[in-house]
Amino acid sequence: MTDIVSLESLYKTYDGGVTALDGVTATFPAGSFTAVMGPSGSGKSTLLQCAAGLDRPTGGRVFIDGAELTATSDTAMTKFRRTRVGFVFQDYNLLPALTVEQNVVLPLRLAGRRADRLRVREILDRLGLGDRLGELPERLSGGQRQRVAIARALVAEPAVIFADEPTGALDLRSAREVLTLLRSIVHEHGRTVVMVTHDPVAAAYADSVLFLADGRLAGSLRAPTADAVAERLAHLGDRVGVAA
Ligand SMILES: Nc1ncnc2c1ncn2[C@@H]1O[C@H](COP(=O)(O)OP(=O)(O)OP(=O)(O)O)[C@@H](O)[C@H]1O
Repeated sequence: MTDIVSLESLYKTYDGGVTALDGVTATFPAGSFTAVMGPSGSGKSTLLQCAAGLDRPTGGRVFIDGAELTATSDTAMTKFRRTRVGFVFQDYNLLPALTVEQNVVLPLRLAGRRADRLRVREILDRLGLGDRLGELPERLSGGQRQRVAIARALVAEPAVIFADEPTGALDLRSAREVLTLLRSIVHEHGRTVVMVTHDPVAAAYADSVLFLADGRLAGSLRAPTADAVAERLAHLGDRVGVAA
């Protein structure tokens, strides 16, 4: 299977000397849904930011869809990100003054591409937002806002969608809807999703889980169940606790 994202020996040391990534090598195949988990401070968000081209690693290489992201200038990286990478954040990151439809087409506009209105409407329909096109985000529930953010991530047909705690601000029911949606865009539409989460139940929606501890890979789990993930995490917590 083709790897859509490939991380080669990633290191990230922040100003001040904190090493957040300490040599992470991992691949994410096309059409897979991967959860990234680990104790607080283990480097999950840093991994996502570096993999998505939102930040630069201090060492190592990032490839997305065969192109080396780390070899490009900042401008080229931004351009690449706008066209090939989708991002879903915990707090949705919608612009409050723009309607649902305007928020969704914004990445295309920023990339200088014309929005195919029919396609945009098709995506919003599929996500159950077909009748909310002209609405402002403040009129929507958290789950609906996150679905707008997912639609926005999908319109540019990115090679991969990175999601950082996409259900962190949602109630149980909306969280389940968003996770089911993420799983369906992978399994029914062949997208690739990498999701950071703290929640073993959320991780169980993924095809596999990567565990991080102290900026290093600390194992993986295929076909995860919430119980199996929680048990692994508890052991990681122990290990980190012992090491500290
Ligand atoms: N901008 C920054 N400047 C300095 N240190 C940082 C910065 N961002 C993160 N760190 C540090 O890097 C380490 C990894 O942080 P990161 O946010 O990637 O972990 P995380 O696993 O996502 O944590 P959490 O689960 O709490 O969100 C931590 O020690 C954190 O304090």
